[in-house]
Amino acid sequence: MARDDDSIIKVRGLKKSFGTHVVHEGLDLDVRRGEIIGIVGGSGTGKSVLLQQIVGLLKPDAGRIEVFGESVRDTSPDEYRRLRRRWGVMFQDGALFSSLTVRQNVEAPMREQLHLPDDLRETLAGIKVRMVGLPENAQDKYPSELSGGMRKRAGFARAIALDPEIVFLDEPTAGLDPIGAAAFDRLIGQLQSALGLTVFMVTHDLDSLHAICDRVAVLAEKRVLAVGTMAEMLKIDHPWVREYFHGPRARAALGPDATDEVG
Ligand SMILES: Nc1ncnc2c1ncn2[C@@H]1O[C@H](COP(=O)(O)OP(=O)(O)OP(=O)(O)O)[C@@H](O)[C@H]1O
Repeated sequence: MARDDDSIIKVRGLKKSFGTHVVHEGLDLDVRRGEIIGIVGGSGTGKSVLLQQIVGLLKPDAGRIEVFGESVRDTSPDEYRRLRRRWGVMFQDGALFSSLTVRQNVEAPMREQLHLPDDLRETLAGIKVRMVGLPENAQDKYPSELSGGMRKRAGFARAIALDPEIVFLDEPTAGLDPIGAAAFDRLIGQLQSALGLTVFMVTHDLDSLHAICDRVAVLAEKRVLAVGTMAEMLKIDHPWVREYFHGPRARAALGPDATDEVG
């Protein structure tokens, strides 16, 4: 269980623009070690841009981002490489290399970061593939031969290839049918507790928020407008937050009693 004072990610005063388009301004966020935090917000509010800045793929214009107590933008290439080893990222649709098999995709970060004999690396990659619930014969398949749900699992296997402490997931259940999405939520929850992961999850999926997230952070007005448990979100009086957490989709995910409580 996460502790209040144990921030594994700290974002302070973040500012990011593209040309004249300001995406983030004065954005603060703390992610606690061991929690699953869901990042929600309207389309274009900068959820993916936030994720990309935290993992160092995009440079903030101003502000500070610390992961494991280290400022991501101030690290040397060697330090960044060491930091990067401690997290894994699953981009939308898995973002797999199409010319590599599933196992080779999982081996890719191991090749880059670990010096292992080939047979050991292959065995370890095979274990990761099984951990995400893919069948044995999926290992030697190419991404194009897999269903969308299987590609996402393969992307997850690659994200945990280096036994990370944090996993960043960008819309992990988008495009899955409700049964596939629920199964993927269970997988995230199971691996989080088995491996002691911290999970930073960008999502639109209210079912996921309800099923597995410890806390939710709402992006609106260029910043984190609110952060808290689902129960706390239901009490927030802001037009987008109300619409999102009390709308018909929320009723379906949370049940009418939950959404009516303060509605
Ligand atoms: N590399 C880039 N260059 C220019 N603009 C960008 C770039 N990346 C993102 N943006 C813009 O930044 C804004 C935020 O994008 P982002 O993808 O983070 O939104 P999001 O909240 O993840 O949206 P969605 O829920 O639709 O995926 C958008 O207006 C987008 O067009």
